[in-house]
Amino acid sequence: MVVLSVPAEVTVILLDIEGTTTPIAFVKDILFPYIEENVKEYLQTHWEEEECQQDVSLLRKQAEEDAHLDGAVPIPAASGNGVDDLQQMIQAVVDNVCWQMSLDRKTTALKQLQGHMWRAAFTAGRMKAEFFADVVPAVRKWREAGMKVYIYSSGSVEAQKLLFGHSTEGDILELVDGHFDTKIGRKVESESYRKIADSIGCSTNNILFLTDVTREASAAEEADVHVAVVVRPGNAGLTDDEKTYYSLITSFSELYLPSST
Ligand SMILES: CSCCC(=O)C(=O)COP(=O)(O)O
Ligand SMILES: [Mg+2]
Repeated sequence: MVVLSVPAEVTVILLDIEGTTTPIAFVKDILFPYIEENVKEYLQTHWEEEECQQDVSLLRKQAEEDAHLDGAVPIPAASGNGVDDLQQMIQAVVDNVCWQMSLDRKTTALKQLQGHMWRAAFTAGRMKAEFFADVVPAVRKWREAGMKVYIYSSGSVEAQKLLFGHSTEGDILELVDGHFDTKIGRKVESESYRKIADSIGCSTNNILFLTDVTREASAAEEADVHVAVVVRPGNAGLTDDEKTYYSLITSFSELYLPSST
C-alpha cells in the first residue's frame, strides 16, 4: 500500500466532500436530480416563507451578476400582480436553478437553496449520504491522534451537516470540528484558505487539505497549505503532469500520521 506521511506541523485535516469523502455519483445521481425534480413544487409550497424568500433574493442577486453570461436566466423582480405573475416568477427561478445546475455552478445562492431543499429528504429518512468505506475509520483514528478535522465544501454548511448527520454510517457529525462553505470564499481562491486558517486559529501550514480538484489544491498550496489529491472511482482524470506534481491518495488509510501507531 502507498503511504503518504503527514508533515509533523499538520494539526488540522481539511476535507472536501464530493469526490473526496463521498462518491461523485451520489451527488450527481441522487442529490442533484432530487433538486431538479422537486424545485418547482418546493417553491410553490414554501414561497411565502421567510427562508424561501431569502433564497429567491439571493438567486435574483446572483442572476443580476450573471446577466452577461451566455444562456443566463434572469429572475424578474416581484410586481405582486396576481397568480400569473407569481407562476412566471416561480418558473424563472426554476429555470435559473436548472441552468446553474447544468453548468455545475457552485454559487452560494444555488447551494443555499439546495441545502434547504435536501433538509426534508434527509430528516424524513428518505435520503442517506454515502461515504467511502475508509473515511469514518480514518477520521476516528486522526482524531484519536489529536488532529482536528474540518470540512470545506461548496455545498452549504447546512447541507454538509445534513450529510454527516444522516449517513449510511449513521450520525457522524460529531467527527467534525467545524464546517466551511463558499461564504468564506471560493475553493479555487487562495485567500479562502488563509481565512479558514484564521478562523480555526492556526497557520496555513498547519493544515492538510484533501480534495479531488487540482484547481482547489493549487489555490490551497499557494496559501502554504499542505495538499493531497484524492483519486476515487468516478472522479475526473488527472493529467500526467498533475499525477507527477501532486501527492496522490486513493484511500484515507494511505495517510500516515507520525504521532499515531
Ligand atoms: C455538501 S453538499 C453536496 C455536494 C455539493 O453540492 C457540492 O457542490 C459539492 O462540492 P465539493 O466542494 O464538496 O466538491
Ligand atoms: Mg470535490
